[in-house]
Amino acid sequence: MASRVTFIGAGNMAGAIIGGMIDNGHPAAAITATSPSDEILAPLRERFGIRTETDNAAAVRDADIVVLAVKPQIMRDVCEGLRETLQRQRPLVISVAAGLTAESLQAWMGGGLPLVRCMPNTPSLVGAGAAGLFATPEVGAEQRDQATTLLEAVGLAEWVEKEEQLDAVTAVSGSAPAYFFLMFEAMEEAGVKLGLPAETARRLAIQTALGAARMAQGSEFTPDRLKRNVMSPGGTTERAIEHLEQAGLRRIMAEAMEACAARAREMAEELGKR
Ligand SMILES: NC(=O)C1=CN([C@@H]2O[C@H](COP(=O)(O)OP(=O)(O)OC[C@H]3O[C@@H](n4cnc5c(N)ncnc54)[C@H](OP(=O)(O)O)[C@@H]3O)[C@@H](O)[C@H]2O)C=CC1
Ligand SMILES: O=C(O)[C@@H]1CCC=N1
Repeated sequence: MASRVTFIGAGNMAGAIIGGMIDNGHPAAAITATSPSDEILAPLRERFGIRTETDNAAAVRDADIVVLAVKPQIMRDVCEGLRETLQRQRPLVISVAAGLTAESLQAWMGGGLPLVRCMPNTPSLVGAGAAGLFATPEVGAEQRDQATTLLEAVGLAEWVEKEEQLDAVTAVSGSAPAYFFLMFEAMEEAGVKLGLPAETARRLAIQTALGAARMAQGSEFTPDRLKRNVMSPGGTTERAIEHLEQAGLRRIMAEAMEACAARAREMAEELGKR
């Protein structure tokens, strides 16, 4: 029988995982999503046929897995509100919140629960997610498998050994779809300046990213080798790559990703256990 999964919070991230789970065949009747507002729940009900609930505790009562998918800023209130039900029910809890440490989450939920911290990303919606997972000592082998199954249903799932590595995962994949969307915007704008219709430039840029990702995934060649295969000596690509390197693309990426991870650490401090 499929695990009964309850999502607390039904926003962007929960919607993306739910959409991916449904596409992958998880029965809609075994998925519940909660939100204080039925306006947010109605489209999910209509689109996916899942169960919805405005009362968080009621939605947790028969759950095998509870996915905490609210904004970090309200997580403490949500966890404290669920404390009694979670302690009674003892489901596997998966938090997808950036930053918030297992120590804080456990303190708010009353402690000792099997807790997985997960950093997923929104491409989960199309089955192409990339998630990092960290298990607290309370998580047994079977529950670890349950978390793997849930996240692998919507893409790649990689376990990390140390909790702080999740901040790096946030920089490398959690936040990273936005870097590529920014790149699409920039390529479209540049394509228009070079004389293409915006739609044509956008379609070509997106298809090229998809092609490059598919070529690189599982390739026997490194990204550097694949890059060099495009660069004819004295040709056009060489000129573009020289420009990107000289303009400091690597430094810019390193700085942006360090800022991302630093913000995750900062949020843990700001919102952490009190
Ligand atoms: N978006 C992303 O790409 C990623 C997000 N995450 C993490 O996922 C979590 C959610 O982010 P995201 O989906 O973007 O945020 P959203 O704001 O889209 O979703 C959160 C949802 O929770 C609802 N909510 C507010 N209060 C409660 C409550 N008391 N009980 C239940 N639901 C409530 C909100 O409703 P309302 O709007 O009415 O307040 C909203 O619909 C965050 O912790 C974030 O760090 C992790 C990886 C990637
Ligand atoms: O921007 C954020 O804080 C969340 C976490 C990772 C992606 N979105």
